Amino acid sequence: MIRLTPIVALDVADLTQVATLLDQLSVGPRPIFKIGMELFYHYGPDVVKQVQRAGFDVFLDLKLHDIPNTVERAMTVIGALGVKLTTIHAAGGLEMLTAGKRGLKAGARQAGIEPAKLLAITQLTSIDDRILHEQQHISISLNESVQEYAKLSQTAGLAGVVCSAKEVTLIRQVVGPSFLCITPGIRPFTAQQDDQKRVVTPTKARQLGSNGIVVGRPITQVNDPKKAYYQIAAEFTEEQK
Ligand SMILES: O=C(O)c1cc(=O)[nH]c(=O)n1[C@@H]1O[C@H](COP(=O)(O)O)[C@@H](O)[C@H]1O
Repeated sequence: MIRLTPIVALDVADLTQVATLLDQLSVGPRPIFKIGMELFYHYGPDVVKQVQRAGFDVFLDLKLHDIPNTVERAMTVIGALGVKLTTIHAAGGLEMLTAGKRGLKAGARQAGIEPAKLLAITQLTSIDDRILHEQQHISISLNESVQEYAKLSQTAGLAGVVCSAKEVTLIRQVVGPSFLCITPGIRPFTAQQDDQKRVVTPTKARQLGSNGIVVGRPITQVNDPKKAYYQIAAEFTEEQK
C-alpha cells in the first residue's frame, strides 16, 4: 500500500514564512508541501517553483470547480507546473472531472513531464451530517455521499480522493484497495479542532489505512514546527510497537 510522507499545508501569508518552514523541515524524512489558494493567488507559479527548487514535492491544492471547458483549460496550465498532486471538486460531476483529467495530461505532455495525480474532494472535512442536510440540502448521509463521490472519481479515471480518514474503510469497499485516500482533518490529541469537524489523530489515520495525511496548523502554527512535524510523521509512518 502506498503511504506518502506527511503533507504539510503551507497556509501562510508570505514567502518569508514559506522559506522558514522549508528550512525547518528540510532534515530527515521530507514532507510534501501543499500550496493552497492563499499563496497561489498571491504569488502564482513562483511559489511552486520556490518549493520545488528547495527539493520538495508539491501538492497544488486549488480545488477546481467550474464548467468542464474552464476546468480543462486551467488544468492544462497546472499540468505543466510539475506538481505531484492536485485537486478538483467531485461535486462538479463526471464531465468536469474527465475534462480536468484530460487538461492535466495535456499540460504535462506539452511540458514533457509526468502528469500530477488528480484527487477529487469528496466532502470537506469541515462539513458534518448536519451541515450537509440543513445547508446543502443533501438528503443522503455524509458517508454515502463520500462513497458516491469516490465511485464517480474512479469512473472519471482519477487517482484518488480527499476525505476524512474516518471514511477510508467505506471508500475502499466501493473502489478497491489501490485508489488513493488522502486525509486532512488530522489532529494530535493535544491540538484544538479549529474549524474541522471530522478529525482523527495521525495514529488513527494510519490504522484506518490513509495513504497520506494533510496537516496544517498543528505544524505551522505551533512554537516548534519541526518537533511537531517529526512527531506526527513518526505516528503516521511507524508500525505500532
Ligand atoms: O484539499 C484539502 O487539502 C482539504 C480538504 C478537506 O476536506 N479539508 C481540508 O482541511 N483540506 C486542507 O487541509 C488543510 C488542513 O489544515 P489544518 O486544519 O490547519 O490542519 C488545509 O490546507 C485545507 O485546505
